[in-house]
Amino acid sequence: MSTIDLSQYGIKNVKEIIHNPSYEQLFKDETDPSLEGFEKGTVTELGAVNVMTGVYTGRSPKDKFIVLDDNSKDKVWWTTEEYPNDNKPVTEAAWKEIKQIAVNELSDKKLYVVDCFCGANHDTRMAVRFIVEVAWQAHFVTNMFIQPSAEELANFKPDFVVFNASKAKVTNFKELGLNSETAVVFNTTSREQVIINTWYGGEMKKGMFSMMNYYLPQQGIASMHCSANTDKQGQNTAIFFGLSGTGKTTLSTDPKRLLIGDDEHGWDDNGVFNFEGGCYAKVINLDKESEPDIFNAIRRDALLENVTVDNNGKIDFKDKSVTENTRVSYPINHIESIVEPISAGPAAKNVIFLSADAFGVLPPVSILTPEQTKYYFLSGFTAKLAGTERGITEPTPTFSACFGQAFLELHPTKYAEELVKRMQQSGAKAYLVNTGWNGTGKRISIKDTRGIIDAILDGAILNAPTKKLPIFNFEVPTELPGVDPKILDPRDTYTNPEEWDVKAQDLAARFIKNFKKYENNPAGKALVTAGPQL
Ligand SMILES: Nc1ncnc2c1ncn2[C@@H]1O[C@H](COP(=O)(O)OP(=O)(O)O)[C@@H](O)[C@H]1O
Ligand SMILES: C=C(OP(=O)(O)O)C(=O)O
Ligand SMILES: [Mn+2]
Repeated sequence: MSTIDLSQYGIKNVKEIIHNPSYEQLFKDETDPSLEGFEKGTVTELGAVNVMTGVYTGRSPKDKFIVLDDNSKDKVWWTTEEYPNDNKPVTEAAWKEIKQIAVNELSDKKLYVVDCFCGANHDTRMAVRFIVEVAWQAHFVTNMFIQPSAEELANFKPDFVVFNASKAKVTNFKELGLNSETAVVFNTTSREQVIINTWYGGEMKKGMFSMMNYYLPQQGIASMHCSANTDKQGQNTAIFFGLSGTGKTTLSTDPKRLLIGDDEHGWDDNGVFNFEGGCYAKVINLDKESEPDIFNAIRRDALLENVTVDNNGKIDFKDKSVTENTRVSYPINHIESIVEPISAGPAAKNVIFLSADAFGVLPPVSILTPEQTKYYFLSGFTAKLAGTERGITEPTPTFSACFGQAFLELHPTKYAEELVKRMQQSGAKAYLVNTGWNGTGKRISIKDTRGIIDAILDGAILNAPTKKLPIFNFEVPTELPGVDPKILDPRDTYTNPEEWDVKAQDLAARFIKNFKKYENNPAGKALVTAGPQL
């Protein structure tokens, strides 16, 4: 019997609490034949269960809000006209009502409570309690977060509580100052998150990432939207920043190296550490031959989302009729080559910015100067790929500060400051890698990108001949082992190289315009010369 008392949160008449269910119980519950609608899981040929997440198959940043109170008011990077972002304020009075909607939804129910950690570092980890009513949601957070030992569970005291009321709706959203019947609301003072009317698991995962992004930099720790891996000796750490779909998971999963984590990391005096206990890979067009490690991670205990499965359990990874953002979550130990037992490595030596350039202008790899590193990190130019955010249906160019603007709770310059501080300490080098398009109109191949990453990580790029690309002033290698030399200068990928010039000037102008918002202080202004020049 569970000893958890949910009445402390106002949740009443709980019928049954299933506390930190085992995988076996999760499997049994999520495939229970009496389940209906989006609660129902389907067993697939690979042993993993697939679920449908309903109307929301990606995050909904327009529905994200933070409670404005005495504590948060001067800390949070609130949206402004000058620099719009997703941190919209909501009043304390509205919060009370929103939380009450969640509490009402969760009352009189059988509930799952999953207690887990966010952050591999014991000193700074956040003990998170998820309260959910859907079995597969409990499975999702069990996969994604760090599971406590029996002893840790017995002494568990949550630092943060998430109320997932995905079946509820906010009918009076206008009155409360919200955007729709859907709400993803954070209270940084009471340390709570409420989720209403979206079943997408990413709101819980990226929600806690947003909170780490709020608390850690205030303690002088870098908090980063990046994947991380290290060499087989656990010495040569690399981090890969990138917005969703740019290749963090794909490229960090590398049998030649040990995976630290695929999405969210901190960097403190001890080095780089994962926030999570699992991975969340995109599976659209997943191919067994080209991505065997991710493919093999899809087995019993992994949880597929929004994938098309026929009556015999056969999966069609090519089908994007529900969404292009089809996913699988799995505990990190489904990948063979990982750092164990704690997902951490020493300070990074290589920092890679993954940018999926939909314009086809950026070279597949550029060697950045320290000033360019700051400029391109703050700019965060990339594309939003289809599906991860509501309303995005095709690759959409965007400037997403620090390659994760939707998750930043403090001003972007704070993240840049913490990253640069750590990079200077370790002497790390930075590279900008375009995993998007070039003049062929196609996306750069995973094979070529992997060749580029190998050349960065084994140091071959440091001995490669290079040239300077005009307008952007990027230093680019002209040959690299295992990479088609004809793609290294993006101009060579155009039938008519002048086309590149026109597009490059257009993109440069976008960079310059975007960077204006950082120019109101001397440090920002000084970086302008590191950006593209017209
Ligand atoms: N050159 C490339 N580099 C990395 N990924 C690529 C490339 N070309 C296509 N892709 C595809 O893009 C997607 C990258 O997704 P993923 O690695 O999950 O991104 P993230 O973890 O950053 O959200 C995968 O579906 C992958 O197959
Ligand atoms: C899960 C998400 O992102 P990523 O693809 O970076 O894991 C997301 O943006 O909802
Ligand atoms: Mn990922």
